[in-house]
Amino acid sequence: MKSNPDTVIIGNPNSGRAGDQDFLERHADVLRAEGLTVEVLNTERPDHATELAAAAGDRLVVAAGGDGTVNEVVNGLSPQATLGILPLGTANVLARELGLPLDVEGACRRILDGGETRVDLGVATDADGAERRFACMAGIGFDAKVVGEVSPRQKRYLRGLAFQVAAFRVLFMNRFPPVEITAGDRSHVARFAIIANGHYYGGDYKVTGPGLLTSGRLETVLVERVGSLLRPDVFWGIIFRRPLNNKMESFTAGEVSARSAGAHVPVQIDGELWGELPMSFRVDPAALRVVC
Ligand SMILES: Nc1ncnc2c1ncn2[C@@H]1O[C@H](COP(=O)(O)OP(=O)(O)OP(=O)(O)O)[C@@H](O)[C@H]1O
Repeated sequence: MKSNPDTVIIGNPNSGRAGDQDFLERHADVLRAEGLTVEVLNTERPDHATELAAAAGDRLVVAAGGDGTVNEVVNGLSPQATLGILPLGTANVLARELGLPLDVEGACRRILDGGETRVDLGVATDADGAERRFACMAGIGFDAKVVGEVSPRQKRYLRGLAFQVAAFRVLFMNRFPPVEITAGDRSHVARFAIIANGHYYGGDYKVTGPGLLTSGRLETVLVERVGSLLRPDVFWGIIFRRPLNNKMESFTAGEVSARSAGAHVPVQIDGELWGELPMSFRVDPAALRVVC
């Protein structure tokens, strides 16, 4: 291996289909056989992938894990670096969004043979001014509570089912305070909102139609009452992968802010909890260079 490998794989050994160090080394060997010099780094704790990506410089940085690991890498990546993805998670939303193969062998080949494109990123800013970039979506209220209910162990053994079971539990056992969502001079009240940078959600469920990832806009879908997700037309629409914005009020904007008077309303970013309201969200157009 050269002293400065041109590719770094940052892997989360705990994500869905990840194995041990050898698992990633075997796939690194596929890349090495085609002439890439590859360094494999396994994360040791949450947020470690952000530190490793920041130290990787302007190289090809391959995130091997689920959307949580991809998000951590995106939050450390130099603007000149390129992101590659080996999808090993439960939902692999960004990989789907980019049309990448979801099997590791196919994803490796795409890293070797694929092109590069630029896609938008969302940026969430909390009340203290801390920022978090997101590739797929932010969720306010209901889905953030669901994310908070699912343990890594449940995700590992039940995969997508863990979220479905938790979603019913959260829906029936919680009250959802109203949230005020503002974009420009328009204000809306909802009890659950999704602020989407891409059109897939939680796997291959759809928030909106394709093309959002490169549109320079975020799509906000407002759910006025969380119980309306059980309305037969909405529920079956979700199950049959129809875009949720067909049934719910939604709008596109470059910037959105959300607050809730007096209540603690959690926010999830790319499937991981990240603080609570008030928070603002903006799009950073074409901010991420990625293998596609
Ligand atoms: N070595 C580690 N030990 C414990 N947790 C880790 C480690 N590395 C990363 N994590 C945390 O695990 C979380 C989940 O990781 P990731 O998204 O890759 O897998 P997943 O949960 O199986 O997939 P998905 O996001 O598709 O559900 C990340 O937010 C990250 O903070």
